[in-house]
Amino acid sequence: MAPISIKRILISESVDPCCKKILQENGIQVTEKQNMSKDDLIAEIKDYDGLVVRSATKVTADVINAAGNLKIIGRAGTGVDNVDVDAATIKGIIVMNTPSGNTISAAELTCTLLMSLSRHVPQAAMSMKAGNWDRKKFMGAEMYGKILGIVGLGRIGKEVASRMQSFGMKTIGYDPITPPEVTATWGVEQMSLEQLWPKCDYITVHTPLMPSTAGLLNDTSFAKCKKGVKVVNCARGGIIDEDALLRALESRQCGGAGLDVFVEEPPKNRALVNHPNVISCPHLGASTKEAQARCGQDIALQIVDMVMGKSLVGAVNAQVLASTFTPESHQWIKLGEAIGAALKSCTTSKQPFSQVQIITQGKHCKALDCGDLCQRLQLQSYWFSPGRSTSLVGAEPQRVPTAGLSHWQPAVLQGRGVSSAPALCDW
Ligand SMILES: NC(=O)C1=CN([C@@H]2O[C@H](COP(=O)(O)OP(=O)(O)OC[C@H]3O[C@@H](n4cnc5c(N)ncnc54)[C@H](O)[C@@H]3O)[C@@H](O)[C@H]2O)C=CC1
Ligand SMILES: O=C(O)C(=O)COP(=O)(O)O
Repeated sequence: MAPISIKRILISESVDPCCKKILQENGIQVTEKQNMSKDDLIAEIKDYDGLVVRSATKVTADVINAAGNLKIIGRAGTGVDNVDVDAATIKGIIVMNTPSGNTISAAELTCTLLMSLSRHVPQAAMSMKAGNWDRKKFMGAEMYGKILGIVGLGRIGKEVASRMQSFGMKTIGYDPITPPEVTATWGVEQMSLEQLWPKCDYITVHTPLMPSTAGLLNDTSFAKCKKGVKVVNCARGGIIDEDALLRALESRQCGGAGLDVFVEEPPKNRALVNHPNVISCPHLGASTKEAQARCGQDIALQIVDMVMGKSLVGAVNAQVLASTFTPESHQWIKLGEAIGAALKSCTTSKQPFSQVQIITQGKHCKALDCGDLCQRLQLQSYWFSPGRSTSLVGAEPQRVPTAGLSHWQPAVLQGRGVSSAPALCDW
């Protein structure tokens, strides 16, 4: 990738001091300003090439549009839902995160909430502080032998599974991307959500918040659960619908909830927080010294590497930003667009197809990953001759699975019609 000039960075939240130190050691001026209002941030951001945030800074389109020089938004953590990534992309700003730095901490807090729900530790501690000695009120249940449903089997879901298995829990789960044969190797049996809901004693969610995960647990899914199911959300507020959760707690369909995250943070509506069967934290999943040190260090090193043109690690929107590519890479973008054009015409064709032939020319063509393309198209074999012609052959006439094409987004899917594809491939 091409080097990118970053001279001044604003850190707008409490990020580990190692972040500032690494950036400064690499010649970048750093200003730390916390608790800025939106207007303060809009006024301030003009002067910076880079912004480093955690989850509290709302980097909205207004903020992005006010930022004349901004080239990088670094998220010292995982979720980038507080950043308007589309607005940043339109302005050519790279958005980068550090997705593995806080995995263990978030998994440990999830397990803490699961165990606190089983033994009412927070409520018992509060009762002791109030001067009581109540041994009947806090009767619990063992985790041993219970079924934990894990929705979202990515980094955190996996770590939660192994930890709760050590307590003798049976772990089942659902993830539309992580293959069942992979999760089986970590002891998680996958099944559909319809099959999962009625089996679970506990459910924990570990997905990003997006349209397909908003309200995953709602009135309908709670009704399908075992009466008294306990739920944990250490991912994002809204994956468990908050109103539905309150109704389920009141009807006792839900026996307890452990919540680290809320739709609105801090939550103005305190009904859930005040419910006796809810244990809650003020978004503490990543709040450990270790996680903060990793995320602070990772984001600083990633930015420094980017400035030096060494690598672009953790960028969530780089594939659509021409600024991040060397002139040589533009050829690959063209090739991506050409393949996208071919795929697009396959998806829109009314006729199933049995063979795709992509004709390429030139010395770079052998790097075209036909195995990957073949897999996306669910074709069984491919024939490839460097610099000449590539045939992807399916045993049966097939339709291109449009779901799989999401992996080719967005540059590749900006196809421009199959007729232009051969010309674009030819360089
Ligand atoms: N409370 C806190 O302080 C923290 C919260 N988080 C949040 O935890 C969540 C998970 O983080 P990671 O495990 O690192 O992410 P990840 O990207 O490794 O895993 C997310 C998984 O969700 C799956 N998924 C997507 N749509 C789904 C659906 N409809 N149903 C089921 N699964 C689906 C994905 O295939 C993926 O495997 C994120 O929302 C992140 O922001 C992360 C760190 C700290
Ligand atoms: O990394 C994430 O997704 C988190 O939710 C952690 O947020 P934080 O960095 O603690 O504001």
